[in-house]
Amino acid sequence: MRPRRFRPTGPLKGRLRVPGDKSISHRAIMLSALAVGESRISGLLEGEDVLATAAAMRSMGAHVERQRDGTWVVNGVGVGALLQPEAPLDMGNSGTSTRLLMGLLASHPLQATFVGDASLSKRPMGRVIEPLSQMGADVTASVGGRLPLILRGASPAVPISYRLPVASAQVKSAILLAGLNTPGRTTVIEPVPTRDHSERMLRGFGADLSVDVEADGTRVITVAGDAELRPQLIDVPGDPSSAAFFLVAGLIVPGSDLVIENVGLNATRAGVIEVLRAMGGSIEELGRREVGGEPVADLRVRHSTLSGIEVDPALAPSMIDEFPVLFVAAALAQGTTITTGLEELRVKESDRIAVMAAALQAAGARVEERADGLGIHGSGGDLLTGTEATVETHLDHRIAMSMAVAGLASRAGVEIDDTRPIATSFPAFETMLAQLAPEEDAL
Ligand SMILES: O=C(O)C1=C[C@@H](OP(=O)(O)O)[C@@H](O)[C@H](O)C1
Ligand SMILES: C=C(OP(=O)(O)O)C(=O)O
Repeated sequence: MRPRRFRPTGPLKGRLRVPGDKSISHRAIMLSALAVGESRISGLLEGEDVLATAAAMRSMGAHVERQRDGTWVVNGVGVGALLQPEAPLDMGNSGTSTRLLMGLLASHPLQATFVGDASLSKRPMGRVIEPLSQMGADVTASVGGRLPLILRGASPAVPISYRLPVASAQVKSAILLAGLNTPGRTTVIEPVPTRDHSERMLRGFGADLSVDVEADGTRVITVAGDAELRPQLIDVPGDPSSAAFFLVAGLIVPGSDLVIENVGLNATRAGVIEVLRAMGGSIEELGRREVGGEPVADLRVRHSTLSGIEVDPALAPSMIDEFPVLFVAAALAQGTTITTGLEELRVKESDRIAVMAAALQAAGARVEERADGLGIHGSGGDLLTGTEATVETHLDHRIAMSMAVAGLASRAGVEIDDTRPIATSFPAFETMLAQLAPEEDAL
């Protein structure tokens, strides 16, 4: 464990560049490993979660290497040609690696054991086991459909048409990836849109993929099997989920004025910006452009007086990982913020509803926990008291970074039990924070 107290700071000023998008980075490695020939990836997130994906693809025959200049070069094996891994696939803390790779392997004639850390081993895999079993894969999981599990892929797999019972890009992607090596057409019906990086990237790699949007907004996504993927040059845009910590920090620390460069603004990911603006946050887009087929801009954020709001539950999928840090913004706002429809937060790296309720209460915020969200009575812009005891982060990087941000806007600081999980998605977080925001003691 690596505990640390995050102390109040002076204004956050300057420019920063957040690391590459985690979702796109996982998919860049996986799809490159399935293309025949050499793909080159720049801006890849070198966080532990993505490194777990890279190691898994290597163990199944792909050549995945980092060059000195930071470019990743992947020589893929071709769809259908992954090799049997010799050792269990260690997914670490990463739900995305686990669920997407289960999908990929489900239509390959392989057997693989998936293992993960204590947090990942509590997370439900039934949501992917169910459709992948329909496709012919055979999965023996631990009690409750959890890791460790053994997956035996089907050859040939059976194409299915599957309506998603939960709004999950991971489940959608698992089925589409399985569909690549399945004869015929595999369809996912998505009543509530979730992040669409898999669809965009599969098309970019040359897969035959169609998306039809029905009158009520339901998306019907179909991928053709026996796919041949072509190697690509990929430039990964900055991760909006990582940017969110600095957006909120800039909004709540008095006097702050920051520019966060190169932030991905795909509409299926940008809900937090909409909500923070609706709360009164000053967030300005500078130089909108395209990077790697995704909309990107630099974001200028300035300290703002925030007001509590009712967050539309329909926005949840477009900001699902940003709720912990949104709760911190709400704790500093004027008035009450109500969030609903967030049951999915209970099955992330930790139960993010319960864990954030406890952490914010420990830091002096007034919070009510409900089954599907939090009600938060803001401080009206006053600093939080901060924590006496240590906040438990339960191996959850987003809890750790959210409470670090809360510490910046507190009197006594916030002590968290373990900073190590931050490296799963944002290894440079603490260094960047230190550069922008000297602690008050040091001013
Ligand atoms: O597809 C992805 O890359 C992700 C999808 C989301 O998970 P769910 O599909 O479980 O909602 C998100 O929370 C996760 O961080 C990344
Ligand atoms: C939920 C997350 O990731 P994963 O599901 O990949 O562990 C996250 O990064 O917040």
